[in-house]
Amino acid sequence: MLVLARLAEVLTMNLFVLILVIFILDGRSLTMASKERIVSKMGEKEMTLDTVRDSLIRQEDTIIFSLIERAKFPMNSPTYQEPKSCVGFCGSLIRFFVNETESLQAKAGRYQNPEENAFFPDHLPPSLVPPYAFPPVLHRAGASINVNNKIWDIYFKQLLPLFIISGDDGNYASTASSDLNCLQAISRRIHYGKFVAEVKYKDAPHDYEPAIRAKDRDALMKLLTFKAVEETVKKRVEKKAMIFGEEVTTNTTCTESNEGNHKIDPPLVSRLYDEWIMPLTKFVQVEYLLRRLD
Ligand SMILES: O=C(O)C(=O)C[C@]1(C(=O)O)C=C[C@@H](O)C=C1
Repeated sequence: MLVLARLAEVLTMNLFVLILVIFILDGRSLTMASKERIVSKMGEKEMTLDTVRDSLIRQEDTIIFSLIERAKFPMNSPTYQEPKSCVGFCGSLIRFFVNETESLQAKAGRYQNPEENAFFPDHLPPSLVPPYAFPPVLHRAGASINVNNKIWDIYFKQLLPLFIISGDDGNYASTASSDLNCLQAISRRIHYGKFVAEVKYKDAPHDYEPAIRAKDRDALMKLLTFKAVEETVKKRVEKKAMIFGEEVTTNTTCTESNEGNHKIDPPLVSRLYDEWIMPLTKFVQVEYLLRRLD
């Protein structure tokens, strides 16, 4: 009798453990299944020319606000000068600032996102955060295109002197910090050309393939250019610069507010898009397409 009771107890216990194991495994597979569903859902939420254009429109706000922030400071040229000797770090303050910030941001996982490209990508530390499964949109061969050298040169040699007044107020670290915000916003926008190109290629591979095989840059440039869209972009960014850079007071209406007194010159923002941002975005698109069949 005692033996039977003991046997029943052991069987009940085993049954309980079995049910528990099934429950845990089932739970885990459910969690994994729902995770996979989310990831594949994101993958399914396919990019279209409209969605990538929406992103470019939203990025305009970031670029314009960052330029307005930089325009708060005068040129502050010591930020950019190469010191005669190393002072705790070697090279200009701006290089030191960008290098160090990128290192920290790399550890925090910034460059795991295929939309982000570092200005000093060599010797960046690995990410310390768990990886996130970004949907694999880009073709592998073109994903690593990085034109930040060009962006760096244009930003410091051509753009800054156009929209920043001369002078020195000693705010060198804040100046470097707002430069980095501008650079990152502009870089993200220009490299977004990879996504634009991918969508355009997927929409019409037969249009692009002959030009890709012939390595015909001019033909590719023609195929991906929409002049009417570019005109709209120029008009819109000028209007945004006007609105975002307006001095807001409580005792004037919008229409009678400080017209002509903007934190950044609106036609200049349009010119910036016309002469540098859109041409470089198109350059990235051509470079990406040239690698699309690799
Ligand atoms: O909207 C597009 O089709 C893009 O490729 C983007 C973009 C731009 O940089 O804003 C570039 C090329 C086109 O001519 C129009 C606009």
